Amino acid sequence: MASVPKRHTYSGNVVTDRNHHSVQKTNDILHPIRKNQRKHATFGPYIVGSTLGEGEFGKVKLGWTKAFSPNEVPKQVAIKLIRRDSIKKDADKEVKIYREINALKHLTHPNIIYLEEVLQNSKYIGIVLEFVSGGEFYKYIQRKRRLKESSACRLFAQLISGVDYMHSKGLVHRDLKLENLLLDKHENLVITDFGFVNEFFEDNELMRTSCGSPCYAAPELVVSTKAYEARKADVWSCGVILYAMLAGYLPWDDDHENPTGDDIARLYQYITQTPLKFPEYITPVPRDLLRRILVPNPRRRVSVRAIQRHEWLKPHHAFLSIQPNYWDEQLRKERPQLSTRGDVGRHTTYSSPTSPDPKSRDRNSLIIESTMEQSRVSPQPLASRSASSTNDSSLILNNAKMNEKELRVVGEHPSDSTKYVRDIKNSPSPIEQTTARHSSKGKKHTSVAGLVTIPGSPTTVRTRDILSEPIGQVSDPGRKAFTQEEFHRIGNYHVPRSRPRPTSYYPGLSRNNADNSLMDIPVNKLGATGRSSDSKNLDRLYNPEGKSLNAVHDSTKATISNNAIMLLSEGPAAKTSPVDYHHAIGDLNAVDQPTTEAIVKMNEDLAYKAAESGSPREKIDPENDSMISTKKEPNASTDDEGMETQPENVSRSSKKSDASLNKENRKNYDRKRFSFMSLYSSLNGSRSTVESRNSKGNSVAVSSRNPSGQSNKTGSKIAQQQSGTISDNSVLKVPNPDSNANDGGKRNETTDNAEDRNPGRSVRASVMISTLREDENTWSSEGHNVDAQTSTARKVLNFFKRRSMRV
Ligand SMILES: Nc1ncnc2c1ncn2[C@@H]1O[C@H](COP(=O)(O)OP(=O)(O)OP(=O)(O)O)[C@@H](O)[C@H]1O
Repeated sequence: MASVPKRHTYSGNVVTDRNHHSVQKTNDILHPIRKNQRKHATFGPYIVGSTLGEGEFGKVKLGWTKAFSPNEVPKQVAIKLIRRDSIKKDADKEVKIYREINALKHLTHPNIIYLEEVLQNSKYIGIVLEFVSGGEFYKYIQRKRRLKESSACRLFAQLISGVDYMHSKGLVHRDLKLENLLLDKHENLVITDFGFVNEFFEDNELMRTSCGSPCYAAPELVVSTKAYEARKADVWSCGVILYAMLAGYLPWDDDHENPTGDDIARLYQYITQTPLKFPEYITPVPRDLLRRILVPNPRRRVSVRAIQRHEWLKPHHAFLSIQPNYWDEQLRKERPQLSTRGDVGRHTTYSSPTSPDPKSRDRNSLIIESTMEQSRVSPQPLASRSASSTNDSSLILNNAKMNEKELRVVGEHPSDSTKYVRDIKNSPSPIEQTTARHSSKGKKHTSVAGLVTIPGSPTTVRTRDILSEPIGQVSDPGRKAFTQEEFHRIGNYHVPRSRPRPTSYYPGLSRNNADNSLMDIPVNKLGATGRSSDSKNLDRLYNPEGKSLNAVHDSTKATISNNAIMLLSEGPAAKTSPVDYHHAIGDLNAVDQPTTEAIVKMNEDLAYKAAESGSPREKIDPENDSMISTKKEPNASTDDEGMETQPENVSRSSKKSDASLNKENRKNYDRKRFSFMSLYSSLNGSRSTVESRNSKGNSVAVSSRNPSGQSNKTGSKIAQQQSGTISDNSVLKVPNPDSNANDGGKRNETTDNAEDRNPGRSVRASVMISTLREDENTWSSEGHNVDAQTSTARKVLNFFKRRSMRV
């Protein structure tokens, strides 16, 4: 019997069979190759996709490598695109960018964002980072309202491990906050945004530049003009983060006189005078840790090492006991070009050949010293350089007039290419040994899930690029080398990640369809072999001497070629009709919109209180961090006299106040500068009662603010005290955080009482966060325009996610 031919029906542009299964899009039938004709923007070797986020420097885009064979899995990256012309106008921005790049180059830790490489073309500098797919940490807390203790403990241990590692490298982050933490797909913490990173030196680790976001900045940064102990400032920020994890809101956000925290001096007065309060659901042991961290007096604040030994982190002691050297070992495996220079630490690798005097190192020594103006000349051609001259930065200048098209990377090295190919088979690391047994389907995985369990610890460590290629196919010498001559790798290294991290994403599954025109790029199946490294390419990019930092920097400035963002010229998507260039680059060109610039200017404006201090440095005694227990900290004695201060300066750019910005804009911005606080107050301003749940799950009616605006008795009392003293923001009596007014013991006593007096406050704040859950359109307030308020809250939140003000 003749089979009945399948009937196909047409509905819309989709052809379905009789079971209504989609068979093929009609567009594909009518235009079979159109799918491949999509225009895709590329940046160097990466196809550029949707926008992952936006920061001070511009957009961060999802990118992935082009597949060279059907079995290849594109590697995903996050590309921070910075317009070069925006850097020229803003020296501070430039400094931040180079700080970030230079710091990240030397940090390899599972909880610190991994720098893949840095590329530039004539228009953009692209900082290529590993793609972290789990989203932003603050959103994660919002979704959960607050974290369970065990979860907070694990994530805090990871944060501390990362911070300890960077401190061991002589680097301080100085801008640790929820917004600068991401989660990977296994919900491991990843520290990002190293724009404020700086070096400290053992012999003198004091710093002067105040930075960070107000809510997370240690009091000594704000209320003292003295130099501060940099690592202790990071510790404070970690404490605020831990508090937010456990409580679901930030500490000290209940000053009704300053509900949005607009008045930074007042905010810090409040912080230094008001005992730390806890919601009832935070148990005694983490409270004890928080009390040791959130101590305004930096001398009495615990150190990172002491935190690691705290009882609360006991379950993760094994993980925390891993020494930074261990992570360096990983670094040496993954970035052999650095290890050949010996210590991966800062001093040898960051110091510039142009400043041989070690005493000349300054706070900006992370920035590669160079004669920037000098270097703004045409770039050197690769072809003209011999191997021996690789490190001679002067050649860059000498060869400046050569053909730009011949430009390649700076700092390449002709030898040692094989060092880039990490032979897992021959040199398994402990982690790899631990996880090698998880191999499957002929491929050697160090861990199926990309996680490694630390023996004796519930902590799992995320692995980096550990998914290995099939043995025997580690590299593919026949593969076409990276030939995008127009792109220049900034930095004397290139770390091709031959083993892409197993990930849940591939382009066809992007969540961000709306912003991604590249969704239909043909890609290979997940689980297939990763892209092999190109040993020639590696060879070309390698500079083991590491002496060309100057040259690198010069090249950063100098290698300005004329090419713009390129369109995909190879691979399946190349079989296209002529591409619409503007369509392809449109999204990238939108990086610096006027709105963004206006906000940046407002940001600068807001630093109006800044004043550079010239007071002498204070010698701070080494702390005693040996004692860690859950006992209460004894009351501290006064270490310093109280002093009259202005907020320490904040940045020189504060003088760049733009008169063209109207007051209204500034006011709006002021109002919104604290992500949580502003949100909290904006919500509180419009609702009176919120139905919520307390920690036991009972539904409770929570008063957000009473009519007089007082959130609790303690806050009210202090506010009354303060109200008489604060008349002028510029000259304000702020208690020295070094004084004992707020020290541990006293704080402890008032803390719980205060909390008891106002048990609903913490719940209320946590409610605030919970109402922002993205998937919830409503919150149970009474008689309000719920949609409008939620959307305002979300807007504010998004705004602050992007633009947390820095002092
Ligand atoms: N490696 C990454 N993986 C995934 N998403 C990322 C990554 N890096 C950044 N993002 C996203 O892009 C956003 C902006 O990134 P980031 O904060 O690093 O930019 P920035 O310009 O340094 O911002 P900031 O204003 O904080 O200095 C982040 O909030 C995050 O959502």
